[in-house]
Amino acid sequence: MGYVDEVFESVVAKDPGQQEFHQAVKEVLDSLRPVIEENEEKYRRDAILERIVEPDRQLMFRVPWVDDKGQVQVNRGYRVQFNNSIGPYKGGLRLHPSVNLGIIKFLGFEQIFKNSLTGLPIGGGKGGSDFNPKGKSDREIMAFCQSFMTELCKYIGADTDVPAGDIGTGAREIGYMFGQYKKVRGLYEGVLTGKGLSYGGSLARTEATGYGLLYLTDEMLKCNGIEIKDKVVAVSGSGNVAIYATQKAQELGAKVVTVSDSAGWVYDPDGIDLAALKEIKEVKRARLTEYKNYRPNSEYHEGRGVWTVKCDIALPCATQNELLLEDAKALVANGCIAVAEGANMPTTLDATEYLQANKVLFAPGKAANAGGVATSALEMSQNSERLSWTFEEVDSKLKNIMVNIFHNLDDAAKRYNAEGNYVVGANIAGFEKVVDAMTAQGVC
Ligand SMILES: NC(=O)C1=CN([C@@H]2O[C@H](COP(=O)(O)OP(=O)(O)OC[C@H]3O[C@@H](n4cnc5c(N)ncnc54)[C@H](O)[C@@H]3O)[C@@H](O)[C@H]2O)C=CC1
Ligand SMILES: O=C(O)CCC(=O)C(=O)O
Repeated sequence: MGYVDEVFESVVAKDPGQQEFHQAVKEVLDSLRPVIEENEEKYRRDAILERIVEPDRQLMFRVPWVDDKGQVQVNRGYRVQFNNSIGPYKGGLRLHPSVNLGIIKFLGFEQIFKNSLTGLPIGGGKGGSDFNPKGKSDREIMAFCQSFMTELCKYIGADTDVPAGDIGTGAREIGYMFGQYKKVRGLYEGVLTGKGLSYGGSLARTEATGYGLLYLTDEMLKCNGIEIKDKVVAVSGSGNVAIYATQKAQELGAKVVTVSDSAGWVYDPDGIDLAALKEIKEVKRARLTEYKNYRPNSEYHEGRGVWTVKCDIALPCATQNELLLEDAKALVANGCIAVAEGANMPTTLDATEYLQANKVLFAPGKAANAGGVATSALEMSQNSERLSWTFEEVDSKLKNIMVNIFHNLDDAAKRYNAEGNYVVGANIAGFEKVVDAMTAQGVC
């Protein structure tokens, strides 16, 4: 058995219940085979793969808080500090009832390579809780966030580990967590990103993941001789990433015809009304069933189904494993030319293979959605120099970063005879920098 297979088997044997983590590790290790084969003796001696799949540390803690009825509730909090070879741990906090250690580990593992691809000095980490923010009052959200941070604040800091938002964690939650960090640690520092503009946040961080997704998609299409203008786009999700992906796609002249949430999905043949979407999701925090009140011509469907709509470009922006093999088949049958992942690992391994085998351009999340964390790193820079850059300054840096990411992964794929395979390119390009830093820093 080769080195890659040995390490993968040991990952599965050690933590048999962590399917999402296995999936993320498998995709990366399979892509790295040509690099590993070239350096096998050295990597084996230095146990590079064994070290890269094992987090530096995994924190799990109790989060007690009092609900509006006076009842004490208990959730579980997580922070996985995966790898800090190239910079302080960096990655979001997910608040969703599905959260468990395997999910946080898959997200933290992906983050190592994504953060490396940005070209900025940030290591990989991720955290969160099985707390469900849906239907909670503002006071309950604050109580949870304060309790969560009372424990987490012992392990993070502007130069050690800098969390941020993810599913269920937006500006409101980051604000409550920042306030608690400041109160308990007595430090006013850039310990979180995605902060409000009045207390150290960066302009364009809210838009960054969605905008970055479109900057990378546009570059990928251009390099393949395709214009994005007038293309029909299917988007899934209706949260932060989906909203700003829709906005930038529209600005680039494409027509977005779908959005979704965990209950159902909307098809709007005239193109999604962005103002209506923002009001429903950002202001009212309501369900997409409301969209029809704004756009009588649209359709609302319960359950899943976004990928059955005829489109040129598919942008999965909701959650992991939301684009399955049957969806990939429907997309190909409908003439889809490109899939770019706004979410983390939204496409299953068999669906990815099917899309690639059918010549659909495929941009993996660790490259395509890296604009969010890249802009978080720009927020860290602004915090360090105690300055704020303009929207245009941040947005233009973001665009450059996304264009560079695309060319780096395109070049890496070509170097290893996998031209056009952007999954292989992203994993190799992300890995190369991390392994170089790990090697230089010795066994640690
Ligand atoms: N916010 C950010 O800066 C970044 C987010 N991501 C990823 O993008 C994805 C979306 O994150 P955000 O937009 O920030 O979160 P959000 O909380 O703003 O929105 C999440 C969206 O996904 C939908 N969703 C969640 N679970 C679902 C499920 N089981 N089935 C169907 N729909 C579901 C929700 O209804 C919502 O529309 C996640 O995979 C996240 O990890 C990746 C990079 C950065
Ligand atoms: O901005 C950040 O640090 C977090 C981004 C994130 O969680 C992600 O890239 O998935």
